[in-house]
Amino acid sequence: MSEQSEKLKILVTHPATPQAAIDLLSHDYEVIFCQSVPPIRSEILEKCKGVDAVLWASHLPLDKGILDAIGPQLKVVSTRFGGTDFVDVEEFKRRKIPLGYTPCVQNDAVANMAVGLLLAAARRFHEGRLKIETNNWETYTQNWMLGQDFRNSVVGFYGFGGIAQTIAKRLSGFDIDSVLYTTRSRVSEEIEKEYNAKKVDFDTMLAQSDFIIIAAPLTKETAGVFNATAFGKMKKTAVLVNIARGGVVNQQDLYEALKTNQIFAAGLDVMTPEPLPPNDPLLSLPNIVLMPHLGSATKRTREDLAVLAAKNILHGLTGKPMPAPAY
Ligand SMILES: O=C(O)C(=O)CO
Repeated sequence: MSEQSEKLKILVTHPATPQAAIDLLSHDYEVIFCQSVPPIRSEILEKCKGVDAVLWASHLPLDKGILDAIGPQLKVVSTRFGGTDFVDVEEFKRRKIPLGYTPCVQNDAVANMAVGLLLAAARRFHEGRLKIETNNWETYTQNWMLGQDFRNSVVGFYGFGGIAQTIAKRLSGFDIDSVLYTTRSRVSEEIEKEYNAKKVDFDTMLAQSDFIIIAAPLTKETAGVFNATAFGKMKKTAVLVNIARGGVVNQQDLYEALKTNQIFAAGLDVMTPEPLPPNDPLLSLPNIVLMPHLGSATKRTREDLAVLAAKNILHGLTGKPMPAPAY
């Protein structure tokens, strides 16, 4: 048998995976790629047969069907994402297949996106541009297009993990008053002290926050919790930002809340579905800022994500504990 055919095979499901990660993987292994952009399940199902490891680089479902197609020789899979909502983690556990993911690496980039969206929505960036485009520039009216103040405001977080804390760190420079957060379990006293943060129930966070940032994973418990009832409990001046997953928000209800000025504005980096169709009603609203899921889209972050995923795979292939196991 030639040396080449003895090498274990790693499938990388996106052709544009950063070279630094491919260099790590190809040192001792044979790396094969899917070529379709966007990635398509049928190509993955075809190419994954018989591979020993997979670097999963899309939000396509990573499920039983894929694991069946790969075969019993599979030793490890790593995604290059912080969220695992598209992965059947229970099936990995059942089959005892090591699964890696890439938390923390994207905290800075996603936090920066959140702050950008918060400012843009609170200070009406999108609406302002529309005013210029439609020749409705009325600065002379003094009270025209007033936005929301950050100074002395209360910022509410739904989820208070690494990304939320990185956002809170940035917002401390905006002279905010305090942070409220809603999570299943309380963070440490040190962290609470660092961000002047207090754990409160969901309704209190909704009612008392001037700005609300969704930074929780999408699970059965979090799906659709930002619905008409929740919007009804928020301040009319409130600004909502979502950098987590679109499914945490009931989008039809959000549309109504923004259309009727029940809340002031929103900024979304994630939505349902993705891609959002260009005729979606949300796009007709002046008081929403929309980004096409670019939270982690900086050169360095994408490279760091791929390198961590590659390290997960290398550890998995040699039977060592992964730097970032998903379970
Ligand atoms: O890492 C993830 O899960 C992302 O969606 C980044 O935006």
